[in-house]
This record gives sequence, structure tokens and C-alpha cells, in this order.
Amino acid sequence: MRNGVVVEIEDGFSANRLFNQGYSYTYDDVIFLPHYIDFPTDSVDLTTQFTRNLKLSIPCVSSPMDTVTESSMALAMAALGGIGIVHNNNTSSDQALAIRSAKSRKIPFISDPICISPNDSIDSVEEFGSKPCVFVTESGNSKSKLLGVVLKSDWEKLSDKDVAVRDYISKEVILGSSNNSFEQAASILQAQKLEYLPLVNEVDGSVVDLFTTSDVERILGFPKLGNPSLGTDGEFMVGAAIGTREQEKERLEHLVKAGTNVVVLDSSQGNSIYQIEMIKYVKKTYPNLDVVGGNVVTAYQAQNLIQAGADGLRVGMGSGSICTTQEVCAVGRGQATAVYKVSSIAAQSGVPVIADGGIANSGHIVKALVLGASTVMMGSFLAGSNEAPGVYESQGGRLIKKYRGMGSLEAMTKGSDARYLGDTSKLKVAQGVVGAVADKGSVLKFIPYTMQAVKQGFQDLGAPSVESAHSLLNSSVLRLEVRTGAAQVEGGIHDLVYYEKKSF
Ligand SMILES: NC(=O)C1=CN([C@@H]2O[C@H](COP(=O)(O)OP(=O)(O)OC[C@H]3O[C@@H](n4cnc5c(N)ncnc54)[C@H](O)[C@@H]3O)[C@@H](O)[C@H]2O)C=CC1
Ligand SMILES: O=c1[nH]c(=O)c2[nH+]cn([C@@H]3O[C@H](COP(=O)(O)O)[C@@H](O)[C@H]3O)c2[nH]1
Ligand SMILES: [K+]
Repeated sequence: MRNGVVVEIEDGFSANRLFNQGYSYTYDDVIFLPHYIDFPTDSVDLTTQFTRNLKLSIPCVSSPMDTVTESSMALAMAALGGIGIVHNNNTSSDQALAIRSAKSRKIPFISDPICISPNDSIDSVEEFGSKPCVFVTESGNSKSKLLGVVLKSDWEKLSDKDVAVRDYISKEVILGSSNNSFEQAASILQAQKLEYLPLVNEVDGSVVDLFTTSDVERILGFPKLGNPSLGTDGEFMVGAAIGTREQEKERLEHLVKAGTNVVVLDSSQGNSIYQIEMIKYVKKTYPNLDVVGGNVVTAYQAQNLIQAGADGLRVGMGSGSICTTQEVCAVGRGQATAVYKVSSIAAQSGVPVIADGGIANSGHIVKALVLGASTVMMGSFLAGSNEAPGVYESQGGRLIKKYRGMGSLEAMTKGSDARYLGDTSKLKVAQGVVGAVADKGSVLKFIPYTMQAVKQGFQDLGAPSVESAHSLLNSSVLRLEVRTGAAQVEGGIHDLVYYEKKSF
């Protein structure tokens, strides 16, 4: 035991005692008692298991929701050392495309360059968007060969804007490769004194990204990235969600071809015959592909999915910020209790737990991990980032982005029609809402700060790693208490006339 104290004095409760009193507790209900520090914050190691066979260097997973994880988020999460799970509220080819797009990158962002055909003309400056140039390709989209570029500054000098771009494109363009790392692309820019560099596919010359000096400045202004999550294929690690219906087997085949590293069976109540059969099918058909089962909140549910062969368990029912399941169905569990209960059972079989939903701050991440989870899955925490799908809108002087539950009527009618295919007579009842979250900037910036805060929490508890936090929990060295309503108020900001909350 890491301990500078000679005699243990009984104080607080063990998790075993606290979570067996008939209450459903959530993260905010409980508080850990500090322990003993004998290591610096920077030596805290957050390396963890996502599933039985997949390791991550940070315990962060982005949720398979259509306002959270598509290619940009999946790429950024892998670049940070976590993982993104691409949602399945679309066609299997769109989902596979998002996976390929994230996996094939070497730099930590997707630039979505603007492409036009040589016969097009550029009528307005808005066609450049925020980019310094547009690419001219054979067929006018990014999938064909790059012929040249039109610089915004050149176009602005043009007297006749009606002429086709073929008449004035710059063809002498220095190209980078889509296989270039961030450092390599940045050094080409610097060595050649360029402002932008098209990154093209070495095989067919098609456009992949537009890399600019402002990208270099932006990324260098963020905290240094740690070890990225790479699969055995050497590419970024990306996961995909699927359902449990028969047609999802065909989807899975597409996703496996696209290189998905793990598959997550997406359901609010995972302990079903459908899911158990799907887990068995995945394990039989793709023995080397890890499968995450869920969602579960009880030991009984967990046991069934573990027995079926799940390599990871997703925990949480009704805890999500957009969830109305507990209200609509009267079923679910407080997230702290759910994570603790499921983790206690899953640990016996060596199955890692993903604490899904209800993460609103770094303290919640500390609580989830210390209560037995190996990773946290986040929706709302990431939905306001640059990497989340959708565009920002301005409301009351601030930028917001749409965030919606996958069980909201809007999301269900968009794609889950496929989910309910052949079930057109079925009445749809929402278990989620449509809302919006505030702009948070890039995950490449705020996730490293969040992880630093998590490390500070681990240090206070005397846990230098996720594994050691779990040992403190199991050996009852970890002590905690329930916070009364007043204690929760005291633990927050109070009694100020004015304050500004700036976390980093
Ligand atoms: N974590 C949470 O608390 C919640 C999450 N959600 C999210 O909303 C979305 C929809 O969730 P669910 O409605 O639970 O999806 P689901 O696909 O598990 O279930 C939809 C309906 O289809 C049925 N079903 C599933 N597979 C079947 C099969 N093979 N044959 C016949 N019937 C089958 C289910 O029993 C259920 O009635 C998911 O993205 C989920 O993550 C929704 C509610 C709560
Ligand atoms: O009851 C629900 N109705 C929904 O429509 C819904 N959509 C997502 N989810 C779940 O919520 C998680 C994200 O929660 P947070 O925003 O709190 O991170 C996700 O990861 C899901 O587990 C839903 N739950
Ligand atoms: K909720």
C-alpha cells in the first residue's frame, strides 16, 4: 500500500458499504476523502484498457451519436490517445467512409478543402469559405486528381470573375503527401516558406487535406499530444456502433472492411436476446474484433453479456444529459452506483467498463474511473467542440452547436427509421431530447487540460494510475461519503456577488 501513515484510522465509508444501502447515487452525490501523496501529478499514468484487447493512453471515448462522432471527432480522439465511436444513424457506406477518413489520416485534423472543376468559375468570395485557396480537380470533387489551385488573393485581383478557373489556375504547386505527419508537413511549409500545402494521396493524386500555416500555429498552441491510439494496422484506432437487427450484420461487414478496430452494440438496455445473439455472431464471424456490449447498469445484466463474450461493457441508463429514459420508462440507475456495481462484477472476468453518460466536468471523470470504470464515454462534454458534426450558430451573443439524443424523435426519424425498418406501424416514443451546447473550441486543446485535472484528482487520492485507483477501491483504502444537498452547495461556488469561471 502507498501510505505514509502507520496506522489506518477508520474514517468515511468503503465503496462496498456505501453502495449497498438501497440508494441510487450519481457522481454529484458522492465525494472521495483525500489520501496520501507521494508522487508528482505528472507521474500519474492514465493509460487504460478500452476493451480486453485495446489499450488507450487516455481514458476518453466519444459517444456514437450523430451530433458527436463522425470522422473529425474520431480522428481527434485517436490523436489524443482516446477513441471515437462513429455513430450508425446513417447508411453503412457513410459510416464506413467516416471510419476510413479518420483512419487514413496522419495529421490530427480534417480540413475539408473546397474543390471545384476547371470549367467552374468563382462568382463570390464566399466560395473560399475560411480557406486561403480552393483546389481545382479533374472532376470537381476531392476524389479526383488535383490539377492546381486558385488563391483567394489572385482571384481578388481578377477583373473578369466570369472566366473559368482553368484560365488562371496556378499549376506550379508544391505538394505534400497524405502520408506526411504533422511535423513533416509543417517542416515543408517552413522550409519552402509556403502559406499552404495540399496533401494528396500518393497513389491517385486525389486531394486529402489543405494544410496551412494557421493550422501549424493552432496545433502548436495546444498542449503537446501524447501517444496516439494506433491499431495493429498502424493507422488511427477507430470504433463503430451497430444495432442488433439482422441487417446490421451486413453493416458490420462494411465496417470491418473499412478497418474498424472495435464494434459497440448500441442499445439502451443491452441485456436482450438480440444483443446476446449479436455478440456471439460477432465473436464467431470476426474472432479478432473486440465487441462492446451494453448498455447495462446491474450485475445481472453485465454477467449475461460477459458470458456471451463481450470484451467491454458500456454502463449507463438514463444518466445522459439528453436522456429521458428514467422519466419515460422508470428504469435506470444513478450513474455512480451503476458504474461501481457493474465494475465489481466485470473486474472478476477482466472485462473493462466504459462509464457512459453524465460526465459534465473533470471531477466526474475522476469519480467514474475511481469507482471502477476504465474509460468514460462522453456526449455533451464533446458536442460543443470544433470536431463535433454540425455548424455553430449564434444565440444571444454566444456560439452554440446542436446536440441531440439518439432516442429523440428527430434523430429517430432521421436514420433510425432503418432501425425500426419493417416496423412502420410502431408508435415512436422519444427517450431523448434535442438541444444545444456552448462552443468549447477544439478537443485537441480542452481534453489535455481535462486530463491534467484528472491527474490532480488521482494525486489527491494517492493513485498513480487507473489500475492503482481500482486497487484502492477494492482494498477499501478508498473512502468516500455521500454529500448532503448543503454539502453539494458548499462544494460549488457560493456566496459571491460576481465571479468568472475560467478553467484553464
Ligand atoms: N444509455 C441510455 O440511457 C440510453 C440510450 N439511448 C440511445 O438511443 C438509441 C436507441 O436505443 P434503443 O431504443 O435502446 O435501441 P435498440 O435498437 O436496442 O432498441 C430498439 C427496439 O428494437 C428492439 N430490437 C432490437 N434488436 C432487435 C431485433 N434483432 N429484433 C427485434 N427487435 C429488436 C428492442 O427491443 C427495442 O424495442 C441508442 O443510440 C441508444 O444508445 C436511448 C435511451 C437510453
Ligand atoms: O435516454 C437516452 N436517450 C437518448 O436519446 C440518448 N442518446 C444518447 N444517449 C446516451 O447518453 C450518452 C451521452 O450522455 P452525456 O451527454 O451526458 O455525455 C450516450 O453515450 C448514450 O448512452 C441517450 N440516452
Ligand atoms: K438524464
